[in-house]
Amino acid sequence: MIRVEHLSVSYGKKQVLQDFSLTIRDKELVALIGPNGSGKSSLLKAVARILPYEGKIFLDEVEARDMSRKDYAKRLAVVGQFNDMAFDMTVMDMVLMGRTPYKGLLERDTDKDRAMAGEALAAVGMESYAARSLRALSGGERQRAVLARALVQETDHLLLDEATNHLDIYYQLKLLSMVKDTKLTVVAALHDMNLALAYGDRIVALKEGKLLFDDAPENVTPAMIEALYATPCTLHEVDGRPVAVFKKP
Ligand SMILES: Nc1ncnc2c1ncn2[C@@H]1O[C@H](COP(=O)(O)OP(=O)(O)OP(=O)(O)O)[C@@H](O)[C@H]1O
Repeated sequence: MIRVEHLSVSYGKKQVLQDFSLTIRDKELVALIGPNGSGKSSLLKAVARILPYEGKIFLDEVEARDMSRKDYAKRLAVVGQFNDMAFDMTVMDMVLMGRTPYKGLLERDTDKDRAMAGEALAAVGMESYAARSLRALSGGERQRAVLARALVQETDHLLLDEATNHLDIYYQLKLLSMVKDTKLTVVAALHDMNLALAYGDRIVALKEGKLLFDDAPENVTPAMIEALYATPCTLHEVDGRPVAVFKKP
């Protein structure tokens, strides 16, 4: 469970998230949506403890600030939007970095770590890429490798910050289906309204740093979507679930 209480995030004097509260229940996948600049990444970065924040963040009943960084990394993994690496390494070595929270200083990777990394790479369809240089991957391949790193971190919470952005349709669906099957507690920032409607147990909409709505996909109406994106849309039931069709400007 992730609970965010009265969270505010600022860059200098500019407040981009204001007094935001939200509870994500165990094993729930929350689709976080909102226009560009609405604060989705800032919220996820605060929960990941990458950005300073005011307010409180709890994992289960423990406040984030009361957990060491290492213990936090055993509980919560992040797949970010930009995955440029400061220096080059092989795909296997990058995935193995997901085991870091479980290791002491200078402790080496074990056969078990390597087997886990191999399994995670297989799960994202990248088993044959283990020895490849990260710099030689496409954006989508790198994104999948980063997901494999998050999987070997063996956390019970996962944050996805537009993690499907570089992926083709096959892997967008595969990644979200796989994440859903893991039964982790997930917050996924998504730009694709239809992926949000298809995979979210709940849709949480941010606008200008504030909550606009928080509802089950079946309760989301065209008026709610239009209020969020200032773009008229219609909703249609396809295969028993809602699908949004946007009107061209
Ligand atoms: N490092 C930064 N310094 C100053 N302002 C920032 C910084 N990062 C983000 N912002 C501002 O904070 C606001 C929220 O940005 P954020 O990245 O959280 O939005 P987002 O909803 O994730 O957007 P997008 O959909 O475009 O990725 C925006 O107005 C943005 O310009």
